[in-house]
Amino acid sequence: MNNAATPGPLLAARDLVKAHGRTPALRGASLDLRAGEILAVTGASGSGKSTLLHCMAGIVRPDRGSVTYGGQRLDRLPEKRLSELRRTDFGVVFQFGQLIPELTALDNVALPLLLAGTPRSRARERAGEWLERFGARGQEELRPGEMSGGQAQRTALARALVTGPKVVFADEPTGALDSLAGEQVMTALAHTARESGTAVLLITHDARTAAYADREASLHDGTVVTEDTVLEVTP
Ligand SMILES: Nc1ncnc2c1ncn2[C@@H]1O[C@H](COP(=O)(O)OP(=O)(O)OP(=O)(O)O)[C@@H](O)[C@H]1O
Repeated sequence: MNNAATPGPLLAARDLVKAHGRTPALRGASLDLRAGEILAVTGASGSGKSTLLHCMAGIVRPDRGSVTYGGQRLDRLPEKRLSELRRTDFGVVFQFGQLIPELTALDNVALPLLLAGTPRSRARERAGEWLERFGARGQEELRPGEMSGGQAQRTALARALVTGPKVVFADEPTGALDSLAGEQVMTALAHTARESGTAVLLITHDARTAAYADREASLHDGTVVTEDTVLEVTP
């Protein structure tokens, strides 16, 4: 399928059209995500960024157009196959971590592994390792209500990456954080994604967050207007 010298995209959206009721959100958006890259998607509020992410992650089906992942048409997969693929290959993190409030940080991160059938002790051990990678050592027993915004997002990132996904979809992961916590979260995400070869589709309003990406695509009124801006890679 892919040629090593000129790899094709891992995930490709083509001519996506999507309306929410009568409100058009995407009007022919196309975007490629390559294996292992961090791609920032920017654009004004309401330009369709979240809708594009939801379509590419198989959370929402487009009205028209295609989403292809590793040669499979995601937009045509039956729901059961789609949710299985989301569980094995994709991780998601949103602006407000969306952790389970009753569970500790450790159990939140262990949960995707337990759902995938990993034995409990092994799942908890791996969850601890991933929290540590995100600089969240010592907060294993905290529940979301006891965490700072940055701690919650680091926990959410550990949960998104613990299963070894091929793609992480991050929708404004630093949107609710102050600039220092935002930088810490982005440094951890970029470092870990690069180390593990995980591709990241990163939605952001913030130029400093976008600067962690390898490429940037900009949306305007539901279409991608610029792509391939090569950004300086943050050390
Ligand atoms: N569930 C929904 N119901 C109705 N309209 C929606 C819904 N979700 C999004 N929209 C509308 O679709 C358009 C695109 O929204 P979307 O959230 O994809 O844009 P965005 O660029 O991510 O915006 P923001 O930066 O404000 O999150 C907007 O006009 C928005 O109001």
